[in-house]
Amino acid sequence: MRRRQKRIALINDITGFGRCSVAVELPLISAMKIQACPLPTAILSVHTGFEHHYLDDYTARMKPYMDSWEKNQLSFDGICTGFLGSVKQIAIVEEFIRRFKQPYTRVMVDPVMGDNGKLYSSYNMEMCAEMRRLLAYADLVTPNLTEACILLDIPYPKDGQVTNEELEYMASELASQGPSQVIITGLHGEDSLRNFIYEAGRGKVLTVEKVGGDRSGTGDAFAAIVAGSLINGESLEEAAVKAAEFIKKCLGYAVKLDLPWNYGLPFEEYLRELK
Ligand SMILES: Nc1ncnc2c1ncn2[C@@H]1O[C@H](COP(=O)(O)OP(=O)(O)O)[C@@H](O)[C@H]1O
Ligand SMILES: Cc1ncc(COP(=O)(O)O)c(C=O)c1O
Repeated sequence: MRRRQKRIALINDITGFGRCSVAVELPLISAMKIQACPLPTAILSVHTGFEHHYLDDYTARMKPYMDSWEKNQLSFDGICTGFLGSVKQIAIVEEFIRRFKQPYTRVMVDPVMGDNGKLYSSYNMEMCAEMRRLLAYADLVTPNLTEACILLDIPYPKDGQVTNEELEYMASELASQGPSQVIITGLHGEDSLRNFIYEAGRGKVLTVEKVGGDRSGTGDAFAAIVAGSLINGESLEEAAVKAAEFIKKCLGYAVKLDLPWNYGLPFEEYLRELK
């Protein structure tokens, strides 16, 4: 059989400035020697963390776009979904997975819906319910704590503090809805941050030093590096550690540059170190 490079479809927005979504995922995944193929959900001038953004919704164009991919008989080793703009888009993603998922395709859902206990302004409860349906198709899901609570329909804990036992319970409940691998990301402590990984009935806490404050695009960078590592055959733990350490390094450089939070991660500086 003809050998080819591994290939990941990225269903996410394309944003010109601010280093988020496809603009982050594509270079990181390419650096990991995997072909990255975007299916845009929207095109933005800057991300929504800027005061003035221009947004061109791509919903109506997503179907003909994927029809063309199907007619060209394209297939993917991975499908990564990210920021979705409407109930209709979530249904399109579901259709995409049904049409393109092969037995060897790994579906990785980053359920971008909210942070710090609050839904993003573009989200509503109907979209959250639809996002829950995507779990059934996912092999991996990477929510932050807010998103994990929304997916499980449980209240966000006071001050965002959770015990490892509570995380284990949440991750196992998420896994029971479909994904065999779960990472609950960005659990903030005083000077450190936890990522909780879960698979085959077992959870593990990974701790990373906290550098600077919140910064846009960290979730996208995390999802992209984890996806690339898994497609390259690394373990869930190796993938999560690689992502967290790379992001930490970029955050250190952002602090050094005194980069505004919404300019994202200056990942270009370390791109060649990502293997
Ligand atoms: N201040 C920080 N210091 C160190 N690592 C961070 C920091 N912020 C984010 N990260 C890393 O990036 C990952 C994703 O960030 P997170 O805030 O959870 O994403 P999201 O944007 O999806 O909420 C975290 O799990 C962590 O590994
Ligand atoms: C359109 C869009 N996509 C992606 C992101 C980045 O999300 P994250 O910081 O979770 O990686 C944002 C953040 O504001 C956004 O507005």
